[in-house]
Amino acid sequence: MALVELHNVSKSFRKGDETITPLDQVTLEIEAGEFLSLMGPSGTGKSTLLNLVSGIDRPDSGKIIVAGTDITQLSRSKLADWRAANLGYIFQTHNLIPVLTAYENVELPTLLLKLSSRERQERVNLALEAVGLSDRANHYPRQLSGGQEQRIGIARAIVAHPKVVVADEPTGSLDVETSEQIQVLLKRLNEELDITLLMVTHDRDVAQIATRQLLLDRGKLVPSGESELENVR
Ligand SMILES: Nc1ncnc2c1ncn2[C@@H]1O[C@H](COP(=O)(O)OP(=O)(O)OP(=O)(O)O)[C@@H](O)[C@H]1O
Repeated sequence: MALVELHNVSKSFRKGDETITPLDQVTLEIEAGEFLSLMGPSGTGKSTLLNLVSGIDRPDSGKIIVAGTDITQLSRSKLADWRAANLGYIFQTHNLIPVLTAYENVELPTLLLKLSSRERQERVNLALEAVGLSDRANHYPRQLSGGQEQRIGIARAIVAHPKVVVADEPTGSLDVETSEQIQVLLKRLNEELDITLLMVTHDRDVAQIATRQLLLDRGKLVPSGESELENVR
């Protein structure tokens, strides 16, 4: 059984008189340990797909099974608990809380888990170590560079030891050099810590670091290289 399974998942939105269907009977399997990238022109539904896999939004029809749990069947409160334990989210802009230190920002998701204070501390320290920023634990976001802030955002996404980490344009706000450092980090997290990653990107070079590349094309997922939209950025 794959770690993440989408079975005939559809999602539509009303826009005035029009109905748009960013996801039309999408079926997808992501194996544990895979690093999958998802490309596609603006507005095609990439973030919609991430939001469904993360349980932030619900499909109109179809099933989404993550590590054996059909998350489309969970109540709102169960879904919140499920998300805290199973899902990490890396944003385009890091979304760190400015009045908390790097350590406290990374610690936040662990407060939703039943952990002893010692376990919590160990997890935060491990996550900071994994992103190479143990020495910045007591710094506030304003005292960090853009790349360091994104690293802290990544530490926060992995601190709860989630089954899946989704990343929405994780390098989208970074300069070329910093973007390359974040790409190396994501690849290392996948290869060395076996973190399963689903990453949306507009950048073909960034997509290449994944072990599998897909494109969202008119409501359907297609392997990269098999769509006429390939040249659209
Ligand atoms: N909550 C919503 N209500 C109405 N329409 C929505 C909603 N969320 C998304 N949409 C629409 O669904 C379509 C897909 O949006 P989505 O944000 O998933 O695209 P995207 O591929 O991630 O775009 P981008 O690359 O620009 O981030 C868009 O037309 C968007 O306007």
